[in-house]
Amino acid sequence: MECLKIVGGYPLEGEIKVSGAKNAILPIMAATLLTRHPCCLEGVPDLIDVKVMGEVIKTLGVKIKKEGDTLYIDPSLAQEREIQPDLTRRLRASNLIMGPLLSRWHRFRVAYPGGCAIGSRPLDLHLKGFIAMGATIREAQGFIEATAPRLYGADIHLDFPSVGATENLMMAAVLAEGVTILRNVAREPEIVDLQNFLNKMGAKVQGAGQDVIRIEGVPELRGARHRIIPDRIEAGTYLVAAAGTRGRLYVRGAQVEHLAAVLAKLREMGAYIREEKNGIYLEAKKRLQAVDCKTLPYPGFPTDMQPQIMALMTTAQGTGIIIESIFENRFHHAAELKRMGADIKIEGRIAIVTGVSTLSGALVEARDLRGAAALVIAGLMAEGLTSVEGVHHLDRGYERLENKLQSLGAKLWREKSE
Ligand SMILES: CC(=O)N[C@H]1[C@@H](OP(=O)(O)OP(=O)(O)OC[C@H]2O[C@@H](n3ccc(=O)[nH]c3=O)[C@H](O)[C@@H]2O)O[C@H](CO)[C@@H](O)[C@@H]1O
Ligand SMILES: C=C(OP(=O)(O)O)C(=O)O
Repeated sequence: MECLKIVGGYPLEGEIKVSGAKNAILPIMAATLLTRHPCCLEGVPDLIDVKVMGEVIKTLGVKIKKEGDTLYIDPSLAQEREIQPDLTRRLRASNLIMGPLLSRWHRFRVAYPGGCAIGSRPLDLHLKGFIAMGATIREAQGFIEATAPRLYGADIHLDFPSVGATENLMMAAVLAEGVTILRNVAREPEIVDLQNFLNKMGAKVQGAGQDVIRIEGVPELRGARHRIIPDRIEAGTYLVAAAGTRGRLYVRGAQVEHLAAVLAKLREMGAYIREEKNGIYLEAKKRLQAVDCKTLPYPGFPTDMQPQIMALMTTAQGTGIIIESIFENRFHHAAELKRMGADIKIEGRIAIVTGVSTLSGALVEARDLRGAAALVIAGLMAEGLTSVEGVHHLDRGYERLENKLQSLGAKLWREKSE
């Protein structure tokens, strides 16, 4: 096990470049299963989740070669095969192969990925959609089995705009017979990126980024070359870290339109933000003000930024309320922040955060990816030494985190822990 040691109190100053988006590359890697032809993905972040998704599709016979930040994916010998539980458990997003498998081979058998630290995360919306398209689903002994001798276009209304269900159903529909209409879909930028990749492969998908997506099934898809969009959550995390340390930071490659809700909150708290064509500049020289914040599907405030904004609010002036409306169990970081001196009360899905003058370094433990990011931010803001256990979570979603932070003047390093 490794931990991250952080000596807090140094303002983050300088420039970093945002990496490719984790939540865009994962569905796009799954989508390469939809063709027999080679694909080339550029701007791919070096993350554990990308490696594990690579293992998942390699299990199906896909060949992958990595050169720098480019992935060459050759699915010409891919076959439908059972995916073992040890792989699916390591990566929740492994469920994104269900749509492509059903679309191309008309069947799948995958181990249920189960819940995770942030919530139970059922797949009912994905499965209901597959059933509407003609699939028969059987869930037994921890596996989900699906067969669909023929897959038809259907008119599907999602009860909730689930990101994963929208992606899986888009991928199931691209090779189905006829037209699929997906209503009340997720509108995240990563859904638009998936649509763009599918259309480069010859699919007929339109509407991503809005409430309704229309997919006209085609008989076959070709290979495609595609550059992954920048990671809005990574960019947002560094902006929050800079604001918390009263620093100034330029995040090159960050897309303003993807971060509107986060930038609005940072401005409301008192940070200065300049939106530029190729990035975002933030400066925060005085104590920030507390704000209220509710997580919502995009374009609302992202749940994947909730732990980080909570860390920032721990030393803001006044009391703010954070409502987590997406995941039922995403406040583990609050107890750890309290060890550092934060004043936080949790009532179900509501956190009441009253700013204290300063946090103190402590030994804290991360249970999930964004919770880990929040603890790193708190460590950078705190007086003294913070040890963050559970840093392997960070490697799922942040490329070269220590290097990027060190280049901005942060004092942190990894150590082996017991
Ligand atoms: C790889 C990836 O892109 N992960 C993101 C994706 O996760 P993911 O795609 O898993 O998130 P969803 O949008 O599907 O889940 C949102 C909520 O809907 C519920 N739900 C979802 C599907 C379903 O069939 N039934 C159901 O009840 C979930 O339990 C959760 O409470 O979107 C989340 C919400 O923005 C982000 O936090 C994750 O970073
Ligand atoms: C919850 C997240 O990811 P995943 O859906 O891959 O668990 C996240 O990126 O914060």
